[in-house]
Amino acid sequence: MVRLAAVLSDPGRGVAMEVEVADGETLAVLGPNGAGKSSLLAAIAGLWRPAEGHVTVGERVLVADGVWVPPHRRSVALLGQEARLFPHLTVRENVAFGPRSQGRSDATRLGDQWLEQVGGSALAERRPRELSGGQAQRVAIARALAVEPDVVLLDEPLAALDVEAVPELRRLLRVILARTTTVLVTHDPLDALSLADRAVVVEAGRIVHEGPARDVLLHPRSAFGAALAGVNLVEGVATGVDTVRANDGRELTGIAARPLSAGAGATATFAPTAVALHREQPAGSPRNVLRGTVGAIESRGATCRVEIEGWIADVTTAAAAELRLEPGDDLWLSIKATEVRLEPV
Ligand SMILES: Nc1ncnc2c1ncn2[C@@H]1O[C@H](COP(=O)(O)OP(=O)(O)OP(=O)(O)O)[C@@H](O)[C@H]1O
Repeated sequence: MVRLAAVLSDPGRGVAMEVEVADGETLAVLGPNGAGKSSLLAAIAGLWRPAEGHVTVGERVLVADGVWVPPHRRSVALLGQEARLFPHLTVRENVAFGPRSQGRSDATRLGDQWLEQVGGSALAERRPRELSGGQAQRVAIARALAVEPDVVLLDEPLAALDVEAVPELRRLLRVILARTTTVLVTHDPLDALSLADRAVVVEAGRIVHEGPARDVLLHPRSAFGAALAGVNLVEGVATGVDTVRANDGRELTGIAARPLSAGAGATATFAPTAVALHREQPAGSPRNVLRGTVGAIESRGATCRVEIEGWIADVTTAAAAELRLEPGDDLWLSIKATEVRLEPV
């Protein structure tokens, strides 16, 4: 069982947090710049020693009073925004490098297997400078996993890629990390929703919210959480190049980075502010016009968060008053197609 536990406290950096990741689980770490996300990863990877704390992976104690296991002996892989492949080695040599350093005689075979898993076999003889950003990151994933680490740390792994490359790599990470104990730092709520089981929000060095990724993102508890997380996620099946039918039957048209294939799994995301509510069927032609029943209404000062059959809408308090919104009301919703982001799963 590879359970990760990290407790760290460092007054100098203003960081004090405690995280636990169960065997095979992925924990997303969200938070504003300077909150302490990278410090957490650095402490686990062995790149920074907090003033106080401990880190354990399964039965192994990596950091404790008088204990400090160096990074290369931790069985912890860290993958960042940049692939950082060895420029003078071929792709195949890059991926086999780790297992070879571990003294494994089957390093090349193992490396080739990982390269195949990430869909990179055709790149084996290339040098890193001959790869696109997405290809390089694929190879970096294979290289990180070829050493069969107990824990994988991902620091914004998709942030530096072209938007077209992101959905495929996200899907690859989801498959490949399904049973690996993983900590994922990300600014993208869709990464957290699609890759993580649980999420923590870090602000000013402290964990301010923790729970199942969906709950943390859909019910934020802080201004940062709300700004970051205000997202509706609809899972379903593509019914055309730019339409998704949700599992509950509602259909949404949006913008897809690449055309969707009908019948394949797809997600739609949109901000709660993209939803407008109406008593009468709206005129004009916003592409997404649906009916829905109002659930909870939460007042947040100038705005109200309205739950409508599993989706959330943020409307101004003035608009809510004008509509005389009450739980149980049947309303029209309109969502501009340009504000709905579609991705293949
Ligand atoms: N090498 C360092 N030496 C001293 N202080 C540091 C160092 N790196 C970060 N800090 C400080 O530690 C705190 C947490 O920073 P950290 O880099 O962990 O945040 P972060 O959440 O990863 O931010 P970002 O999203 O900008 O990467 C900040 O106050 C930062 O200034």
